Amino acid sequence: MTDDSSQPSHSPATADDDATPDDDANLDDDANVDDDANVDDHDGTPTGPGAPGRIGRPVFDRRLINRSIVLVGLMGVGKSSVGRRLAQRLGIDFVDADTEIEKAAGLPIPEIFRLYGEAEFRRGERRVLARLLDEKPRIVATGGGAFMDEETRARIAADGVSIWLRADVAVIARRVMKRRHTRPLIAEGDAMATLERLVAERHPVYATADLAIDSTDAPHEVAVDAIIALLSRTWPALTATKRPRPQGDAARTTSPDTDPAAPQ
Ligand SMILES: Nc1ncnc2c1ncn2[C@@H]1O[C@H](COP(=O)(O)OP(=O)(O)OP(=O)(O)O)[C@@H](O)[C@H]1O
Ligand SMILES: O=C(O)C1=C[C@@H](O)[C@@H](O)[C@H](O)C1
Ligand SMILES: [Mg+2]
Repeated sequence: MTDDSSQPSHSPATADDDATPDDDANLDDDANVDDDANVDDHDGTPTGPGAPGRIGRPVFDRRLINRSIVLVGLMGVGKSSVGRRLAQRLGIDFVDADTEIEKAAGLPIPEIFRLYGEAEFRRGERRVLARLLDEKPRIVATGGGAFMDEETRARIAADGVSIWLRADVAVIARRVMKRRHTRPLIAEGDAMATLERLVAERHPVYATADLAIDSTDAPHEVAVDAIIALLSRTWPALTATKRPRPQGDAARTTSPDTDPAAPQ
């Protein structure tokens, strides 16, 4: 994995903002609200060849993007919110796998978990990711657990470029506690303990992504800049080799994913 960001410290934090009122409901995009129109450092400057870069801002030629850029990492690291801004900066499409799963199931994620269980959610997630990777190159925000699935990882390796957004558990906790009810894995019980367990289980797997950047308390555009700079340095080498595609659910390109909970 190419990684020229500094390592964050994974210091534990107390979940004392569990009761934090959701005082920024109109500002953040945790619920997939597209607030880009209100982001003033976010003017959609083209990044194609010859396009003037804003001073100090990295650029990347979007015509090089022949495979999807797939954002992975724990819940709350910014896959959706940073991903949407990255797509706008590059002038390419964005898709959120969690949203696509909800559309396919006709249910919000907590309801899918409640009615069908996590295992069925994961089956649907695998099929939806396979479809999204098949469709066209773009920015893909995955759900936090998607990259933990071996077939999905192989499929992303074959057809995409993966980027781990890596955040300190304390940063994640501050971000996700406000809407923990939308994230079934931490909706009940000791959310901080769960997050720390997920860090321990998942970070070694996220670390196998092609690239990584740190997602800090800095504005979203800082993460976008870091990704664009990293892509511009690494893209030719990353995409030079064609990787094999997996067999199984994640390799299926024609099956409908209309119901993540449908029996196979
Ligand atoms: N770099 C950042 N700077 C400031 N706020 C951020 C940053 N990244 C994410 N956030 C905020 O944290 C919250 C969670 O981010 P987001 O929903 O993008 O995470 P996610 O990785 O998509 O999580 P999930 O896996 O649950 O879908 C949002 O309110 C978002 O605006
Ligand atoms: O970390 C996870 O496993 C999850 C993260 C979310 O994006 C959703 O995909 C769902 O809540 C599961
Ligand atoms: Mg998301």
